[in-house]
Amino acid sequence: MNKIEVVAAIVYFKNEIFCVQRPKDKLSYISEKFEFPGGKIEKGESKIEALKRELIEELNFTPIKIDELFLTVIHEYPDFELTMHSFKCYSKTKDIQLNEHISSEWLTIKNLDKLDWAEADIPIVNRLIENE
Ligand SMILES: Nc1nc2c([nH]c(=O)n2[C@@H]2O[C@H](COP(=O)(O)OP(=O)(O)OP(=O)(O)O)[C@@H](O)[C@H]2O)c(=O)[nH]1
Repeated sequence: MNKIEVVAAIVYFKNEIFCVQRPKDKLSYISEKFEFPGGKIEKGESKIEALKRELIEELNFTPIKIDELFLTVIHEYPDFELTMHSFKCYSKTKDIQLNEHISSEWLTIKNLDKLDWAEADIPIVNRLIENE
């Protein structure tokens, strides 16, 4: 099966986390799902380099701080196997622009489970809730 390796940012402003909604997609299981901003690691890039590049591409955003790796999730979707590395990041503002996503929400951890997340994100959301 096709494998992809992705980085994802759990962006905090105070006690809220930035959640973004993907556009419509032919793959129903990711279409219009919520996710953490990020994307595929390109050849020769470190995880942190990929994360910074994706955040600029998707949001014109550079975090003021990025923590060590939070959680790596391996998830099998019907069409590909996803390895996703997540990192907590910090923003100095809630004013973040969307270049590719169709909507966004700032939510406290206790409200994260109200969104329709991509399946691969559920372990990350659950870990955030457990650690709260
Ligand atoms: N960035 C990100 N991708 C996720 C998450 N959860 C999840 O299942 N994915 C999946 O991982 C893949 C990431 O691809 P992407 O489309 O964001 O990556 P990219 O920006 O490099 O895409 P491109 O190749 O279209 O330029 C998608 O299939 C996406 O649905 C998540 O929380 N963040």
